[in-house]
Amino acid sequence: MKRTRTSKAWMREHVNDPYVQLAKKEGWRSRAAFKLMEIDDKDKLLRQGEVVVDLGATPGGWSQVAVQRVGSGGLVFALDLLEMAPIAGVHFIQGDFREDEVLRQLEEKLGERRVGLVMSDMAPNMSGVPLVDQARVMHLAELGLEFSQAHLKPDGAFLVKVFQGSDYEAFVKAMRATFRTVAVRKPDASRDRSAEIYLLGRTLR
Ligand SMILES: C[S@@+](CC[C@H](N)C(=O)[O-])C[C@H]1O[C@@H](n2cnc3c(N)ncnc32)[C@H](O)[C@@H]1O
Repeated sequence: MKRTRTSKAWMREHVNDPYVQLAKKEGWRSRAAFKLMEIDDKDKLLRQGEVVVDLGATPGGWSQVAVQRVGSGGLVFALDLLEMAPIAGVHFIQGDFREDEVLRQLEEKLGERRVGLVMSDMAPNMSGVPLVDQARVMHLAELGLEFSQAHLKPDGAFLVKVFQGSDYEAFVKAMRATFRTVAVRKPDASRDRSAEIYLLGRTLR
């Protein structure tokens, strides 16, 4: 959302938001870090030594959490359209995940490694036209799913942000066709963003 002086929604989300204050206090780059921590506390996705791919990583809250939890034996590859200030232990690529050349760069960095967790918090700039925005969000989610199908290890997991709306059911169906289990996660820190939810697929079929 654009930051304007008059935006009450922005004020509500950022100034009076306890997660924003806490993120600042604890040194997390985004309030989104709390969403991943809550999901991971429950689902134990970020195991020591794990290889993680973070799609839509900037400003870096999820990457910070990932690098801390996988430890020195793990690896975190992060990608975003926007620049990201370096995080020790995170291998960052700047580029558009929809572009073949960017995907190729990521695949080159990964080499032969299979990934334990692909996580996508990618969200396009909202145009304000609901049908257009939903289509863009779902397209990014589908690309994340394709990447997961190609690079996850058999017991790997894919965590992806989606919005409930058109194409949602079709995407859940595609997730179910790919993974043995598919769960919906709605962490406390995303309560206010009503349409946003996370899908978690585990173990490739
Ligand atoms: C909600 S933010 C991610 C916040 C991040 N998880 C964190 O904890 O700091 C969504 C990100 O998705 C990125 N994004 C959107 N479309 C993208 C694309 N096509 N390729 C790569 N990144 C994209 C945006 O640039 C933005 O930084």
